[in-house]
Amino acid sequence: MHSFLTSAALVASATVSLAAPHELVGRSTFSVEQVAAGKVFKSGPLAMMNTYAKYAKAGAVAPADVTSAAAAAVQSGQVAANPEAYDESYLCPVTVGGQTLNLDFDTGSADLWVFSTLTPSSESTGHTTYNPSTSGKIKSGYTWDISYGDGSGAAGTVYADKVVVGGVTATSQAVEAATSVSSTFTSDTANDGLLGLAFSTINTVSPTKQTTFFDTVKSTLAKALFTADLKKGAAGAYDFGYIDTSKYTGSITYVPVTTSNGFWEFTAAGYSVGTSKTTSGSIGDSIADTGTTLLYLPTATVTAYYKQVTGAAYNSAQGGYIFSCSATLPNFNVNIGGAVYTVPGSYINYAPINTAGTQCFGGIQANTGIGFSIFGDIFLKSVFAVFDETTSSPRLGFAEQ
Ligand SMILES: C[C@@H](SC(=N)N)c1ccc(Cl)cc1
Repeated sequence: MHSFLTSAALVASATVSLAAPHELVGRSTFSVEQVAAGKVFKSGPLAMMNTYAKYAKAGAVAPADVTSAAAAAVQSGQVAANPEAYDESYLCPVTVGGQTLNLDFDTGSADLWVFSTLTPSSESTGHTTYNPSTSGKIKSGYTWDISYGDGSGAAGTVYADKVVVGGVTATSQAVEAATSVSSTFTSDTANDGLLGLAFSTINTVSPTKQTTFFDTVKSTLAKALFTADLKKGAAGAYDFGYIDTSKYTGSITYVPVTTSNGFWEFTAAGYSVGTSKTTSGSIGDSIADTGTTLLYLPTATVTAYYKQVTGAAYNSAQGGYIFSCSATLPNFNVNIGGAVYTVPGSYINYAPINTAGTQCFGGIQANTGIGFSIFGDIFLKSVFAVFDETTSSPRLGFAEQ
């Protein structure tokens, strides 16, 4: 995928509350509350568990068969995140209408789009394509069109089909089949499309926005969250519905998220360069973005970092800071929610830019023109990240890996 993806387009139940009669023995009254049909549970047992939970304080206890039935209806799962060269992006196997495609999970966008049999062969050669005719149900008149800041983009039509990620199933997920893709997508033949994990408010489907995979399955997950455990040069994983405590050390620190721009947007505090963990300054408004390769920070922060790298300089032809590939890079430490996370210096030696392999491109670059900082894969592969909607407002959690 691209050094970074931006998107012009993106910068983007009838629950009947009923306590079981046997629970009410000896009680004089009970109420049946009919609520608007807006909240429709996908699973009866889950709906009942919701009711028992609601009246737990009044002594309601779910019968074992309801509990076990609900347990059966609750989903969770894990999918591998396989790095492309230089960890440019991480691709995950997803079955779409029974066909397995390798998709880039992107917490910075909200469209699930795939190369398809509708994509001209001149643009899809080398890719695995989704064939909607197998089990897809067309959403007539629905279209999508996404564009990213690096000039890449894709567009197409929309189907409803079964999508499975690590065993977690969305029985009728909006699958955006590409009828055209730009050259950078065509040339990355390992990438068969994107699975957006930002907030559905920035989905590009018209005339009606569609939900992301996470939003589609969220109410059926054991916990309404997913985690990202990306690694440098090795397979990591996305987990849906649970937190695997073996994947991190210490504790998870949570910070509030603002969703007004559709991103997992948070505030990063001070930073330091090198071994000192005493941070100062303030990075400010930031997003956690698995779909962006690098770490984009305020110019003052970036200048301060590369001041500690002998020979590093901004190269306008390359569009970023470069340095000798033999340079020793200092760690980058950042304070988020009062905890300090370290990006090892070696992670910031991103990749060679010349065939001789003597000049290298920095993993930290300036956020000039973006409007916020982007904590992309350079940062995310240094931590364990929790994208959490279990509480009244979304939050991000980070822990040391
Ligand atoms: C959220 C990412 S794009 C993505 N991860 N799909 C982004 C947005 C805006 C700019 Cl300017 C640059 C990058």
